[in-house]
Amino acid sequence: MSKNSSSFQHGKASKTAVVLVNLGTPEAPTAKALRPYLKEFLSDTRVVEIPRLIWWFILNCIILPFRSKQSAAKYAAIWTAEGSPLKVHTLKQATLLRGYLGERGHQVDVVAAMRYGQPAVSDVLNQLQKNGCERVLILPAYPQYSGTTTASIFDAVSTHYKKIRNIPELRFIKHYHDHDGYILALKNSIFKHWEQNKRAGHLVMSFHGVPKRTLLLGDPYHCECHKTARLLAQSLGLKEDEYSVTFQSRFGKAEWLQPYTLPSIEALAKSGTRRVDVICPGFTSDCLETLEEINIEVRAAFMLAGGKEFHYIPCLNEDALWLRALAEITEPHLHAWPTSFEALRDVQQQAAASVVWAKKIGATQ
Ligand SMILES: C=CC1=C(C)c2cc3[nH]c(cc4nc(cc5[nH]c(cc1n2)c(C)c5CCC(=O)O)C(CCC(=O)O)=C4C)c(C)c3C=C
Ligand SMILES: [Fe+2]
Ligand SMILES: [Fe+2]
Repeated sequence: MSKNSSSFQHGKASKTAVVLVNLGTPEAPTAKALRPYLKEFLSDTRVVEIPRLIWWFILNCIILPFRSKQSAAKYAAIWTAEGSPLKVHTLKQATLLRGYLGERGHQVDVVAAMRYGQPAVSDVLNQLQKNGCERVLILPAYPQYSGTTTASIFDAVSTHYKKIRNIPELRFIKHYHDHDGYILALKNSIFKHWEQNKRAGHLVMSFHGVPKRTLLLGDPYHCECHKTARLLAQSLGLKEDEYSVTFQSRFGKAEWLQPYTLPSIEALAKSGTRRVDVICPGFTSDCLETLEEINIEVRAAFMLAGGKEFHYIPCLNEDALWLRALAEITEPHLHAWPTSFEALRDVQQQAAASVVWAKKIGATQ
């Protein structure tokens, strides 16, 4: 534990912050930048559960040298002037969420952090502490809970606070896969797409995959993806044969959740489906997995298999209904914390009183 980690000061009014944590992304679309990012990501025991010694060898001798180059080329295809789409969207969402919570009467700081890469969870939490933040609400950017993602954020947060003497009050949002506002924002984005492009024959809802073993060991991710899909299909009035739920981004040789997105979409084309619309409801920001894997690779496979029209429906990103939903998701977790104007005035008055009292009892800080 750090010997002098306390940021406590008499007379400093304590603050509340929401930390929107997303997966993370490399600093540049180059093999050099991919290597440390992939190393950090793929060394996480929540992500890869293979025994450490064997995995150390596979990761360092096979995966990092080859995948860093391959993935860099894919990132280069989606990189923007502002940077990696995932980071750009997540940072904007944090800024906007602060405004949406402000409109609902909450004076809270909202910052973005990344589980892997920058801005690192630990750096962000340190900075909040320096700013006098005494209450922290962690909001993972994943609607569906998975041990591989959500729990890994929890690990990063608890590892950080292991070194800290004076820890803040902490809260953690587990999931919001069935939240009405989230489903409504998805429904609205599909309706908008259909308004502009007419309605499609078949809607594919593609979620990031995880190893099938995690489902058998009790990870609720698979069920949460299916619940999101069912609620979304109900809200759109879709019949069972008008949509599919698939899983993408398989990594390695083991079986992952099925059906896989690419072969499913190829099969649709081969069986005569002329047009597919694809949405990725588990991704709240566009990223490599949506812009490259779906909108470039899967699109090409569909067309090659005889499909005629491939429509990718973007992630929620900075959509207004989505940000309203995020504020609604966050708000109940702020309950009983002093975030309103009146409550903050009380906190400031108490802080001022504590200075007077500290002088009386001879406290130094
Ligand atoms: C190795 C196993 C992986 C598991 C398990 C996994 C789960 C998982 N991932 C996301 C969301 C994202 N993953 C992204 C990229 C990405 N994912 C893996 C591997 C696993 N993911 C790798 C190696 C990569 C890096 C790129 C590559 O080399 O393929 C991204 C995109 C990041 C970006 O910068 O744009 C997201 C988002 C979820 C939701 C999930 C489990 C539910
Ligand atoms: Fe992933
Ligand atoms: Fe299930």
